[in-house]
Amino acid sequence: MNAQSVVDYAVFDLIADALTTHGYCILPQLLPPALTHDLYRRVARLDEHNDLSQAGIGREQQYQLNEKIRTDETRWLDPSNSIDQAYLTHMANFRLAMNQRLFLGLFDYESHYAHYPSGAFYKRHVDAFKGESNRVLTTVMYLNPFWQTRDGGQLQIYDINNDNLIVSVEPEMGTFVVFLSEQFPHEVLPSKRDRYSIAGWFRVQAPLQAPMI
Ligand SMILES: O=C(O)CCC(=O)C(=O)O
Ligand SMILES: [Fe+2]
Repeated sequence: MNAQSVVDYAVFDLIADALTTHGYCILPQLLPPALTHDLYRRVARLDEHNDLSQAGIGREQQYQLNEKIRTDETRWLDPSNSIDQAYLTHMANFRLAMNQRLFLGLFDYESHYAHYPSGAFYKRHVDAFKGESNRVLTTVMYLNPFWQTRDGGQLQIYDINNDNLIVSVEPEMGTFVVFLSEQFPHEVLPSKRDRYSIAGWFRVQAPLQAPMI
């Protein structure tokens, strides 16, 4: 085992422990800084070229509803892009590491870039409802150099049992958040400057339909 993989193992142990004990984990840095920087440049360029689109856009009525809840713009990662693929490779290692330690049976990972323009928000929600979704773990990777508290855009994570605020996360470059998708209502406070991130979900395979008797 080389020095880097010893470090990775220690970090994966720490994350698995935090998920078991608290259900969430916040790390100031998970990925190599050079990759974080490449991801930042890639999402900033996608934004510059208008290659992100209104999140959850659907039929007119649905769109209006969405607009009250979230006003970010997103784009799914593209495995044929080398930078996206580098991120997805890290997440594949993460998935295997969590499966080994926590027996979660995570099967795949879906993720999108997100851009919150100035004024954008995502109201309080849960990413998965018990028994209704195959999303098990939510991840968010932030891509914003020099974020200041006055810039807003904090991720607020709440206690599902009593609505208390558990933690407020600054979306600072390199910060990585992971939490149990069904367990934590959360919201993105209105951002006062462009806010970039990658949101992702580890999923289990959809249960087989019950056999007809
Ligand atoms: O960007 C964040 O901090 C969280 C985004 C989020 O909650 C989501 O996309 O479901
Ligand atoms: Fe969410």
